[in-house]
Amino acid sequence: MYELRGVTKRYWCGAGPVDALAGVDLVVGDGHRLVVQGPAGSGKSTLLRLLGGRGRPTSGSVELDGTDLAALPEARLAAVRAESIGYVCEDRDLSPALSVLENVGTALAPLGFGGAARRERAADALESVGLGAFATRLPRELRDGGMRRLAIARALVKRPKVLLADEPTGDLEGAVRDEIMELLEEVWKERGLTFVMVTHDSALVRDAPRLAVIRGGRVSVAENAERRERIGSIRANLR
Ligand SMILES: Nc1ncnc2c1ncn2[C@@H]1O[C@H](COP(=O)(O)OP(=O)(O)OP(=O)(O)O)[C@@H](O)[C@H]1O
Repeated sequence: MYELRGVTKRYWCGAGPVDALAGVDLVVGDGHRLVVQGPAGSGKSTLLRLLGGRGRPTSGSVELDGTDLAALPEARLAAVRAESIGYVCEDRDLSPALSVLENVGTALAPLGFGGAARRERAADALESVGLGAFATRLPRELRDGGMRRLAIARALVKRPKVLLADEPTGDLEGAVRDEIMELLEEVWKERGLTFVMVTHDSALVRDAPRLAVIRGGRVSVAENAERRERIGSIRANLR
């Protein structure tokens, strides 16, 4: 379970400070799915990175199962990332010279898996995303969303308790986009993961049971029933 309290994140760049997150309180229960939406530059990726223990807040706490990631020494934070948090982001995290199987296996190196155990786990993860037959290929040989499936396998191979995805369907279209979404949905349901996803995809936003909207570094969360009710009352007022 995630519990964020008073989280701020200030970046410093040439033009001065940028407050990417400005006091975020947020709870995401075990096994829950949260969709995060907001305009460009509103702080979505920053929020996801902090949930993933990639970087630290300027102030506030980011607790995962009662442990404040913001306060952990670097080595312990790296261990939490390696063991508990699967992160699906851009395909550029993949190594082009390694085979599909080896790419997945690299996520297990910090956990001390070697040789046969690593290959076996990686093969299982590939099978679970439909890439079992492509283990010896190079990532660039994959087609039709295959690279995204590979990124998902790499996030899942450690059997994390949390899955974080930043625009997982961002550059995909049509059937390929739908297949990747179905895969993520299946993975979430079958594995009981806590799943947080940043997306611009309007269909995903519309169907989300729980939606966090970020504007100017502030987050508001609405449950689906509540959202339907609000839309209903807006429509009623228009009649
Ligand atoms: N490393 C950084 N250094 C300086 N400013 C940054 C850095 N990362 C993000 N920012 C700034 O923080 C703000 C929030 O950025 P962030 O990437 O979290 O937003 P976003 O909602 O994910 O945007 P997008 O939808 O465009 O990806 C933006 O103004 C951005 O320019």
